[in-house]
Amino acid sequence: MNTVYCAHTPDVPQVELPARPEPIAFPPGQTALIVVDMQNAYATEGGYLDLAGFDVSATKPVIAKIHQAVTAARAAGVQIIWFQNGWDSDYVEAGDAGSPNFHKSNALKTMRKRPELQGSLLSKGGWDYALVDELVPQAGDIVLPKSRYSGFYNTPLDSMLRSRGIRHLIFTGIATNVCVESTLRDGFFLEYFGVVLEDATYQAGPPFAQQAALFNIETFFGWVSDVDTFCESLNAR
Ligand SMILES: NC(=O)N/C=C\C(=O)O
Repeated sequence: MNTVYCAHTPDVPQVELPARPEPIAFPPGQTALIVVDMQNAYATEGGYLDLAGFDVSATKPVIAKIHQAVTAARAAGVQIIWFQNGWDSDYVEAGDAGSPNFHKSNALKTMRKRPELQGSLLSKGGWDYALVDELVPQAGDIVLPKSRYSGFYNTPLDSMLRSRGIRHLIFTGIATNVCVESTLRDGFFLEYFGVVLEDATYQAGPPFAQQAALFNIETFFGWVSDVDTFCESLNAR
């Protein structure tokens, strides 16, 4: 199958990444690897998702894959961007009962059901909000807070990417079917090329949620590859 190239970067050296539904090329210097919400809330037992009844027991290999992808990407000159999802400790940023987020957020619902947890879930500065111990941003990385599922909504992400000439986004993180997919979709509407590294993501919910998100992405919004293929492609430059 023919490799997809962005028509506006013809003279820049490209990495050809085998992916579904077809290979896609990206110039490392105009690419960002986005790590979505790898916080204790989403990837550690005792964190928000776990307390809300979602299974997070299989996230350790995902953390290791993200570490592998980030290390290879950084060495190749790809910009690393870390997102952290959450709100101030009074939950003003979460919205009150006039916001759908107040009614749909399982973190807020869990705290309403279990008042002893109030102030602990996804609260800036707390353990739940912190990135997992294994993943540590380094100098030159960008760390961005966000208060809704999409990393483009109410954040400087778009202007930070544009000012760096970045048009290609490689996605990792949790959850595939919520914040990863939301951010990739918004990126698609803003003319970014989005690729998910499937083994560096994990769903919130049953396995079909992962499969459905990846189906949507590879069929309608972007491309799907994996971490070893991504690293091999960077090494083959
Ligand atoms: N990071 C995410 O995908 N979050 C999913 C659910 C939530 O934040 O409530």
